[in-house]
Amino acid sequence: MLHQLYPSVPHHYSYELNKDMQFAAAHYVPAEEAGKCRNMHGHTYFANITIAGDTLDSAGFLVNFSILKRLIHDRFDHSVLNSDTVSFSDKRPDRFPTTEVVARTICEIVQDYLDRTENRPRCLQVYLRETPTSYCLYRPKAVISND
Ligand SMILES: Nc1nc2c(c(=O)[nH]1)N=C([C@H](O)[C@H](O)COP(=O)(O)OP(=O)(O)OP(=O)(O)O)CN2
Ligand SMILES: [Zn+2]
Repeated sequence: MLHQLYPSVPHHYSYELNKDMQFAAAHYVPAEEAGKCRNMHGHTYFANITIAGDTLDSAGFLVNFSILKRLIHDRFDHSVLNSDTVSFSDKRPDRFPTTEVVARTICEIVQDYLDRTENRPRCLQVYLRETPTSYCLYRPKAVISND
């Protein structure tokens, strides 16, 4: 069972859910500054995805936990991140598969799905641990609504 502590995100939504998952993936960071990380190597990534909203769907879910696993774990587990050219690129630093970019990409994939649901909850935070000593938190900018 996965139990990790991670910072919580302040918000005013009534419901918040969190999904933990792990995936094994290989990557390299194609930048001079990355040193040894320019070489292909692998991690068992740990991700925590935080989703919040005020409205549940017709199943009584904010979002089905199993869909989150399918969107992220099933896509990236046992993959080479650099080979996923839909999400990553070796040419643009903002799309190198660093911890920061992978965390943001997870958030974008999840939000893209949530935007097409009836209750449209929001992905507020992705916590992504790459090694026992390194992790990143990604929080998208709040969307200002006129509703
Ligand atoms: N800001 C970032 N810095 C680094 C990233 C990154 O994604 N964002 N990535 C790497 C490497 O890919 C590496 O996987 C992780 O590096 P690091 O934490 O330095 O790993 P170590 O095991 O060597 O660290 P210890 O301090 O010895 O535990 C590098 N930097
Ligand atoms: Zn790495």
